[in-house]
Amino acid sequence: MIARPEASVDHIATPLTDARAQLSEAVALLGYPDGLHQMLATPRRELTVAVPLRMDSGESRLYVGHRVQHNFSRGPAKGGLRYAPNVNIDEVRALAMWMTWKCALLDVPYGGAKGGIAIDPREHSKAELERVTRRYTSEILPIIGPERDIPAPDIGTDEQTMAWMMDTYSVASGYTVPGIVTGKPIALGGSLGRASATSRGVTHIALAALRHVGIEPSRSTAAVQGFGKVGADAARFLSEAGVRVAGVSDQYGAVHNAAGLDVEALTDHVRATGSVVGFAGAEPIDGAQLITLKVDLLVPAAVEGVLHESNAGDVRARVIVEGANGPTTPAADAILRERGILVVPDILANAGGVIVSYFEWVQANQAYWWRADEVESRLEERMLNAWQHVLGYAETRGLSLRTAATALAVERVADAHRLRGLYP
Ligand SMILES: NC(=O)C1=CN([C@@H]2O[C@H](COP(=O)(O)OP(=O)(O)OC[C@H]3O[C@@H](n4cnc5c(N)ncnc54)[C@H](OP(=O)(O)O)[C@@H]3O)[C@@H](O)[C@H]2O)C=CC1
Ligand SMILES: O=C(O)CCC(=O)C(=O)O
Repeated sequence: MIARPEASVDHIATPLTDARAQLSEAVALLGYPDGLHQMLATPRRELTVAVPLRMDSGESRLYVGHRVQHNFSRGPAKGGLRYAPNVNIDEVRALAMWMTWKCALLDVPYGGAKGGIAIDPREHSKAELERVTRRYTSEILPIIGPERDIPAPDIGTDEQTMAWMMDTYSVASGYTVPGIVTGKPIALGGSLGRASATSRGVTHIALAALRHVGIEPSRSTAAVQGFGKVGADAARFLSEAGVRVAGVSDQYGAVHNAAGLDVEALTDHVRATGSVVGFAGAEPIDGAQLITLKVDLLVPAAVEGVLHESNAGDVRARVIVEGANGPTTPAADAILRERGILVVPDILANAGGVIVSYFEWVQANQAYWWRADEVESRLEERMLNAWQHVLGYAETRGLSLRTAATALAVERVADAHRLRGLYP
C-alpha cells in the first residue's frame, strides 16, 4: 500500500473566493447592479444533512453531506456528487456556481448544483458505500428529482453510486425514475459515451487550442494531472490523437517519460496497483514537478487550486486546458495571462460530461436511446461551437478566455432572471 502524502496548501484562496472573484469580474464587465450581482453570487437553495453509517464491523459513524442548488432559472439544477475527505459547504457552493455557468455557456437547459459528502471512499467497503449513498439520497430526496435537480458522478463517485441513488429514489417514488441521475450504467438507462464524455470534450478543446496557438497536435507533448475518470481517458484520447503524453500524476506521485508514456500499459498498471507510481515504462517525479514539465499542453484533471500564485510563474506549457473544476486561482490566471500562456477555462473545457448527461436525461425521459456515434458527433459539435463562440467574444473584446466564457454564461443566466421577472 502506497502512503498518501499530505496535501500542501500554500495560498489562501479557496474555491469559493475564486468563483466569486471570477463572477465579480464578469459582472463588472457587464455593468450589472449590486442587486443582480448578489442574486447571481448566492445559492438559491442549500441542504446540509447528517449521514449516519453502520460500518461492516457494527460500529457507527456520522458523516456530513451537502447539496447546493446555485441556480435553476434556466431549468432543473444539475451537477455531480463528490466523495472526498475535505468536502465542505463552501467548496460545494463554488462547484455549484461553476455548474450554473457551464450549463448556460453550453446552452444546456439546466441550472447548477453540486453535492458532496466529507468521506474518503477508499476507507470503505462497497457495502458501506452503498449504505452511505442510500442514506444521503434519502436525506436530500425532498429537493432532487428529474425536473428539480439531477446528480451525476464527480470525484470519488461512479456509475455504481448513481445506480444506488436511482434505486433509492425510485423505491421512494414507487416506480422507476431513470431521469433522476445521469452517469448511470447503460443497463439502467445510461447513455453510450457518458463515461468518457468529459475526457472527449477536453480532447476536442485541447486539439483546437493547440492549433489555435500554432502547434500541430501530432508534434506536441502533454502532461496530465490526475489519472481518474477524467484524466485517464484524456491521456488516452490525446495519445490516440498523436499527442505525446510525457507525464501523468495522481495523489501518490507522478511519472515521466519524455518519449511518451504507453497510456494503455499505464492504465493496466493503475488497475493492478491503484496508482501511477511504480510504472515500469517511466521515471518517477513528484507531483509538483509535473505541473512545471516542459510540455506544450498541461491538463489539470484532479482538484481545485493546483495552479496558484507560487507555481504559475514556473509553468512551462503553452496551453492549459482545465479538465478539473477550479484548478487555477485568479492570481495564477493573471500570471499565466501575463506570460502568454493560454488557459481554456473549466466551464468550457470540461463541459463534455454535462453535455452528455443532458443527452442521457433526454434519452431516459423519452425512453429512446441513441447510437454511440450520434452521441459523440453531437458532443463534438457543441464543444467546438462553444470554443469558437468564446474565442470570438474574447478576441473582439481583448479578454481572457475565462472572463469571456464567464461573461457569456452570466449574461444568459441574468437574462433568464429578467425574463422570468425575478429581477426587474
Ligand atoms: N467526472 C466527470 O464527468 C467530471 C469531472 N470534472 C472534474 O474533473 C476533476 C476530476 O474528476 P474525476 O476524474 O471524475 O475524479 P476521480 O475521482 O475519478 O479522479 C480524481 C483523480 O485526481 C487525482 N488527484 C486527487 N488529488 C490530486 C493531487 N493533489 N494531485 C494529483 N492528482 C490528484 C486522484 O488520484 P488518486 O487516483 O490517487 O486518488 C484521481 O486520479 C474534478 O475537478 C471534477 O470536478 C469535471 C467535469 C465532469
Ligand atoms: O454530468 C453532470 O451532470 C455534471 C458533471 C459535473 O459535475 C461537472 O461538470 O463538474
